[in-house]
Amino acid sequence: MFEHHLRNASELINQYKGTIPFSAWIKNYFKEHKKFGSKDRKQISHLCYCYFRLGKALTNLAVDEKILAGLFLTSSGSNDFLNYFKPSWSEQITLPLEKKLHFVANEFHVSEKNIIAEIFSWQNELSEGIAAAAFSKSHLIQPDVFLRLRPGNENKVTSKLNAAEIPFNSIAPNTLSVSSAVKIDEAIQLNKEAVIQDLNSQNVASFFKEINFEKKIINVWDCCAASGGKSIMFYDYNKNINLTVSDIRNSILANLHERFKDAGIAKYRSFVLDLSNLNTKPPAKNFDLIIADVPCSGSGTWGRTPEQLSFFTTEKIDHYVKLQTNITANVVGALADGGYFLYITCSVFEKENEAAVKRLEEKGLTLIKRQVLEGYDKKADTMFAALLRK
Ligand SMILES: C[S@@+](CC[C@H](N)C(=O)[O-])C[C@H]1O[C@@H](n2cnc3c(N)ncnc32)[C@H](O)[C@@H]1O
Repeated sequence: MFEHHLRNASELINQYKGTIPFSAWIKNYFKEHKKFGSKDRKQISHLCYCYFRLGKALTNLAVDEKILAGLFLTSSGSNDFLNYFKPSWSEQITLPLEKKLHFVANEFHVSEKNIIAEIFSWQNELSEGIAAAAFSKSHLIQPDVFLRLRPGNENKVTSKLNAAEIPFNSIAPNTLSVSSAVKIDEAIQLNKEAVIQDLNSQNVASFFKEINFEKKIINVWDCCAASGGKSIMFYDYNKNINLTVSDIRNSILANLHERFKDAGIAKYRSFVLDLSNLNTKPPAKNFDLIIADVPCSGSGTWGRTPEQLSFFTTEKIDHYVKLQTNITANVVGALADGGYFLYITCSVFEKENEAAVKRLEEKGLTLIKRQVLEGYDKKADTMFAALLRK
C-alpha cells in the first residue's frame, strides 16, 4: 500500500500544472477517480503537500525521493510510511528542523544553505526586516487555523470548545488557534461567536487605534471586501459606522451577505466594482476611512498553498503591482479631507508593500504607520499594513 501511495502521489505531482490551487485540483481528481478511499486520498494528498513544501529545493531528485525528503522534514513524530522506505531517516525524525536539514543536505550532498534558499526562491524581493532563512524554513511547517472571538463571546466559545473536547491554544484574550483538522463549525456558531481569521489579519486591528475622529459616525469603505473579514473586524472595534463594501466578484459578495447576516451587520451598502478600471467611479467621495486589502501575490500565505513555491513566476509580481497601483489610484480620490487610507497585503514582496506606500505618499498622503506583520515564527501568515492620511 505504501508503494501505491508513493507512486500515486508522484503521478499526481507530475500531472499538476499549477493552473488552479492544488487543493481544488486534487479534489476534482479524486472525484473523477473513485477508486481511492478516504484514507488513500488523505495520505496521497499529504505526500503531495510534503513535496510542495520544499519549493524549488532538491529539484534534481526524482519526485518520489523529494516526497520522502519533504515527509522527513515536515514530520515530527514516528511515521510508518517513512519507516518503510527510509528506516535510517525515521530514527532521526524527532531531531530539531535545523539538524534534519543538515542530515538531508549530507544525504544528498548538497548545501544546507541552498536547500533553505531554494524553498522560497525570491529572497531578493523580500520586504524590509523579513528574516529570509527563517521565512523560507517556515514553509516546512503547516500553519495553524486562528479564531478571532467576537466581543462578548470569549467565554462562550472556550466553553463550547472544551465541551466538544477540541484542543486549542490561547494566543491573546480574543485569539485562539486550533488544528487545521478540526471541524470548528460543528462546535461553535461561526461568524456570530467567532470568525476564522489568520493571526496577522487580526493584528491589522492594531492600526485601528491610530484612527481618530471627532465625529460620531464615520464613513467607511472596504473597497476589496471579499467576504468581509476586515469589515467585520472594524465593526467589532467601532459600530458607529456607515459601511460601504465592494469587490470585483459578485459571488464573493454573496458570501459577504451571508456572513454579515450571521455577524449581525444589517446596515451597509454593497457594490460590484472593478477598481482597476480607471473609468470606474467610487460609490461616494467623502470616506473617512478606506480599507484597501488589495489583491496580491499572497506570498505571505504560501505556507497554506505551498504549490505556489513551485509555480509562482516573478513576472506575476509586476502584474499585481499594476493592479494595486490602479486600484489605489482610483480609490484615494474618494477620501474626505483628513480621511485615512489603510493599505493591506498578504505579500512579503517589497514591490507590493513599501513601494506601494511610496506611491501613495507621492499622491499626497502622509504615512502614519507601516509594519510587516511577521507570521513565520508563529505558524501564521505574514502580512503588511500601512495607514496613511489625506
Ligand atoms: C485580499 S482579498 C480581500 C480580503 C478581505 N478584505 C478579507 O478580509 O477577507 C482581495 C479582494 O480583492 C478583490 N479584487 C481583485 N481585483 C479587484 C478589482 N480590480 N477591483 C476590486 N476588487 C478586486 C478580489 O476579488 C478579492 O476578494
